[in-house]
Amino acid sequence: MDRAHKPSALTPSTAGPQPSVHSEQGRVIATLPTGDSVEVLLYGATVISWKHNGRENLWVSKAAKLDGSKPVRGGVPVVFPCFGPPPADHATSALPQHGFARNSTWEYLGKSSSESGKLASGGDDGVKLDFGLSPAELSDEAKKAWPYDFGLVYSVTLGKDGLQTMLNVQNKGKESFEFQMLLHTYFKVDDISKVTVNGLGSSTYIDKVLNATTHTQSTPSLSITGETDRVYKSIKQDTTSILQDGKPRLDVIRDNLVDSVVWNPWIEKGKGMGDFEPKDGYKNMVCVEVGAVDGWQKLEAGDTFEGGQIVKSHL
Ligand SMILES: O=P(O)(O)OC[C@H]1O[C@@H](O)[C@H](O)[C@@H](O)[C@@H]1O
Repeated sequence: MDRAHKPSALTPSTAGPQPSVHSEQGRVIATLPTGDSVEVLLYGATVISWKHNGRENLWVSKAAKLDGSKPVRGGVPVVFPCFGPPPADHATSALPQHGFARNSTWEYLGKSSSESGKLASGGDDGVKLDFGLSPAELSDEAKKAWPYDFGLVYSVTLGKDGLQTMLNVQNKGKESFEFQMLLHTYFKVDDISKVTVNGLGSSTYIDKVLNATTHTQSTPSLSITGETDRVYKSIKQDTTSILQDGKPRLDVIRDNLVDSVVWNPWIEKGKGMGDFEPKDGYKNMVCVEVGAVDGWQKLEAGDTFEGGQIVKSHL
């Protein structure tokens, strides 16, 4: 596949220890000299672990399938080219819920220094891993259901300040196509009853739990006290923060994306999902998912779109 962003080799060391990257059993693991690490499955290019200061920041179900038989329940599944069940009257209509990116096996394109990345603050102390997906990697079924010529490059950058995940979408065909994208991040929290989500105040949202009705977030803080499935649209603030016990825990910064979904299945929904374990796992997770899901992004032939997130941990 012709790469939009062919990564260069890891910049040689100027001084001090360098990040290490190795791949094994369909996954790529990068570790910084600080001990911080990130682990990415080729299946779905799903980030399944991000450790910072010895602490895991992502929630992955104990029953998640990591063998490529089902999208991973946890981590950061990549949603593309449709969010949720595709509408019957759209070009994505024959695709499964959340599209094909999360259940296709991506190609590892290589590593590079993150010195030019937004996370690097003072030197080449980070590492960027690139993953590619094109029609060549899709199942015949997916190709038939969405017959466009495209190239995705998903860049996962581990820096000393946090994690950045960016999706680059290229239209390589001769006709335009429409897509949605979302980074469906499952964050690990100590106790959902003490979590608040800030940075959504005054935004309009569609409440999928309340029959897809439209509301406005009237309070600056959102507490999760039951099943939550809200699609916040055109958010003015760039940062959505997860607080634990009133203290900043994680900041999720949108990059060229204006929508975010907040999701927690709570008790009953969790019980209904075979791959959601433990059943009280809803107490230890919250999904804050950055994306472009309000309507469709139209990409003309030859054009490129890029959007993603920077996540910073306060602990
Ligand atoms: O079970 P899935 O396909 O991984 O989806 C999980 C959830 O993903 C969220 O993004 C959607 O808003 C929810 O409606 C959905 O239930």
